[in-house]
Amino acid sequence: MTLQAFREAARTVLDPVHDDYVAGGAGEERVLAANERAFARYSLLPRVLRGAEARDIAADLPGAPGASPVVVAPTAFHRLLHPDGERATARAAAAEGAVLVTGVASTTAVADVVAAARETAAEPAVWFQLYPHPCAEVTAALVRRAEDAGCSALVVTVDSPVFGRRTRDLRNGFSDLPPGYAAENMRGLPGTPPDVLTDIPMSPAIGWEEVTEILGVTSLPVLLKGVLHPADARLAADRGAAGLIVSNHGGRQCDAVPAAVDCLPAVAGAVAGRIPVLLDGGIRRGSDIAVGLALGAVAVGVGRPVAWGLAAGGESGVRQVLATLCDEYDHTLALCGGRSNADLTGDMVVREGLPW
Ligand SMILES: Cc1cc2nc3c(=O)[nH]c(=O)nc-3n(C[C@H](O)[C@H](O)[C@H](O)COP(=O)(O)O)c2cc1C
Ligand SMILES: CCCCC(=O)C(=O)O
Repeated sequence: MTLQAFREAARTVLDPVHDDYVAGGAGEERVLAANERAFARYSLLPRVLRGAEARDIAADLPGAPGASPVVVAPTAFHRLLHPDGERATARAAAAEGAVLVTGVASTTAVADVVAAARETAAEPAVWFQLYPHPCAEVTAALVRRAEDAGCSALVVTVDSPVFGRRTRDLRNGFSDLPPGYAAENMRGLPGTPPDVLTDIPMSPAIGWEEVTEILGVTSLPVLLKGVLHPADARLAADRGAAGLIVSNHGGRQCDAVPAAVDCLPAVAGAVAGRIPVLLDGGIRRGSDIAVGLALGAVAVGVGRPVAWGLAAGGESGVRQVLATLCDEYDHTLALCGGRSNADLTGDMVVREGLPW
């Protein structure tokens, strides 16, 4: 079994418009393709005879000590994919010890997502993703909702000053949620008309001040998601971010950026261990995780594979996706002579065309 099987299974059950929403990227989908293709250019250079029988793949993440190295990246609107929606994803992530990043674009309110996670684990780690809202009062209200629900970290997505041009969605005319579905976390926020529940504004006016404001209204760790440039990584560490997620939004924003994994070494080098760095985009097998961790990430996020697992098999489908990735990764770690994630070091990755 590989993750590709879940992708095929999802295709057979999803409304083709929703399938396109999940699978698609921005523009000509160059970055979408590049994210996955990039991993084929990296090889692992194993160490041998290191006695790696007992292995521990746990990762210490902000607000989530001892978590799975596979994080469920925030993806919108899970009830479009399966009737159990985010509740199923939450139960599955908690059962697998994986951080679930739920977010503002969830079709289930964050308090109900955390409650569902608690059905399968005593202390699940749920992080809350948001876009800085042009109105600080709305942002603060969202932060409070996440805190009250029991989230243990915030993820502020910074790669979306404007929404990406999603070619498939434009072609399909997919812009509004069907009746009966809403971005539940937007319900009843100050200044938000109750009938515009999918209106999650993104604003090019947002700057570091808004990030500083968020840091000022919460004591939760705040990670920034969507950083690619090493200079921004340094600024984020200077400004008090608790972590970074190197990500190009799964190729859904700017269709001319590098593959996410190709940006990781420079970002990890720029922060030099001051704050943890995560990677997402194109992770489809355990060896991709090993490459990401060897290049400086403490954990990786997966977006589409989880969505496909949910569509194909609800809670069980998501569990299988997460377990498959962890099993494959643990197997790769053993083959590389590693006992823990820290045993995968930069000298154990070779990039095609570059001397190591
Ligand atoms: C259907 C879908 C919805 C997404 N929704 C969000 C979102 O609401 N907020 C966010 O920060 N990123 C969102 N993303 C981006 C993911 O968090 C992540 O960066 C990306 O999916 C990683 O690439 P992968 O799908 O190749 O694993 C979404 C991605 C997909 C595919
Ligand atoms: C307003 C919802 C944002 C979802 C998103 O980020 C995506 O589709 O990539």
